[in-house]
Amino acid sequence: MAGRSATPSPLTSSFTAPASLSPLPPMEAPAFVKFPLTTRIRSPLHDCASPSSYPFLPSIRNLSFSCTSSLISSGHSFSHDSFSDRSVNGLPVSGCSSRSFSSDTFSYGFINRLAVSRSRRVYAVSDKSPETFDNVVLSKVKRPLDMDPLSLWNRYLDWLYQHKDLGLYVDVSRIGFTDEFVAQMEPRFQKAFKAMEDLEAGAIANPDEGRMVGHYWLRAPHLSPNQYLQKQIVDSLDRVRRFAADVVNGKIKPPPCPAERFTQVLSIGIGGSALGPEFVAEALAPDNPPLKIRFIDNTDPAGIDRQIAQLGPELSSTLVLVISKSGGTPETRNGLLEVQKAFREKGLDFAKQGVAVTQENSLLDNTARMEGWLARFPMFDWVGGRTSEMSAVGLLPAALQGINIREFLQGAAEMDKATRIPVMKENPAALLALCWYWASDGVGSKDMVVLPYKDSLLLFSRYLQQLVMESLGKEYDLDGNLVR
Ligand SMILES: O=P(O)(O)OC[C@H]1O[C@](O)(CO)[C@@H](O)[C@@H]1O
Repeated sequence: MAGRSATPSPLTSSFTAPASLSPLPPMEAPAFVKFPLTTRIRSPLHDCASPSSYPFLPSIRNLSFSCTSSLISSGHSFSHDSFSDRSVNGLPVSGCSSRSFSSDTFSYGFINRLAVSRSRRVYAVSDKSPETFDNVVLSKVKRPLDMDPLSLWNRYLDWLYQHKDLGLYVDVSRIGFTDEFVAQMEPRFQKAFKAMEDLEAGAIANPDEGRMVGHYWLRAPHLSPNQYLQKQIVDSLDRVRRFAADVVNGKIKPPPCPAERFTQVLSIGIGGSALGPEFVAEALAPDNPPLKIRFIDNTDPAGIDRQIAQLGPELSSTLVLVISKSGGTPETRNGLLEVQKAFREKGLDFAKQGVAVTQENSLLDNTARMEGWLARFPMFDWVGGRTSEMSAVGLLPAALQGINIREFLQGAAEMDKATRIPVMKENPAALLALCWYWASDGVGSKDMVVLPYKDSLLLFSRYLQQLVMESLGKEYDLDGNLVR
């Protein structure tokens, strides 16, 4: 150590720490120190282990590099040993795992970031302006995937996920995450698994609104945290089944009309109150459903008129579902008003054909009750709109189209079981999260593209987009920190 620190490093000579770096922010935090791209270093391991290189870093516990593969050129190779027993400013340096560097070769290269890890959070400090990042993965050296056929085959065998009952295969072998990255992510996944367990046990997951999040109880009511919720779910499901069966069998009829039974469903709702039912109709409805479904999911007057015009005389045998969790969404209300107007113009009584799916006592619920609509079904406050597909929101339209909702719920429950397994390799959701995190550097640096090659899954991408967008597109994290 002493010998090395005595040698002036190229890094020290070309980089002067800005005043803003001294001292580091007073928090348990790793730091990224961005070096100018022109900073040339001979040996990153050598240099980082030299306290004289980093006089501005007062106390370092772990230290690791983050550099892009394009910055690495081949030449020397560095082993774990030559690095792990170093210390900086008297503190051990251990943030770089052996495989990150032992298999890589470094020679002359340009390194633009040095990550100094002191805890989960990462502070990026540049010589220009200090920035802060959360969840940036440390010591992630992105190198090209080894394309040797045998290595690829072994990686495929090693990582292939299959669930025969669900007919699900997940092949992540072409995503280039490294073993170090997986190891690094493991504690985070364990934390996430635990958080999910708490969530499913009824923890308040939405501190802003003091709400539980329990859409998985819809397909496994026995898991709901109390008997009251369990009964709510079972009763609602029962009512959906009976109502749909009565409509399909003609026991519940439209007001006198030529068809003598309901032939069409018109669903009015947007976002989470539309995309699930639309996706499921496209993916699972039989070729000739007992009732055909169409959607008004936008406030575009031309689109609304088109749906009404296409119904033509069948408006008299159309069951209108108005779906809105809040019961006050303007787009949905606009659609409703237009449809009610069309009913009036044809001398039809909307109330006899209208069904509301909404939270109890919402504006929509009260309107439907006061006007005596045909039926009302509940939306629970602990089910988010975007995940409401297995509530009356999705089940009612599905059942009206002749989709077997019992099997539908069973399939979802089975998938829930698979995604509860607290082992990354055995959990398809965790595997996909791992890949996504790796590919987008943990900060969404890339866009996700979903290519459904099956026609019936066309709307999967839209559904998923809303799910991701409304789940992750938050301004603050759960600790109230601004999310960048
Ligand atoms: O079901 P509601 O309350 O009418 O809201 C419709 C949709 O609007 C949003 O609030 C925003 O798009 C979604 O979250 C929700 O699913």
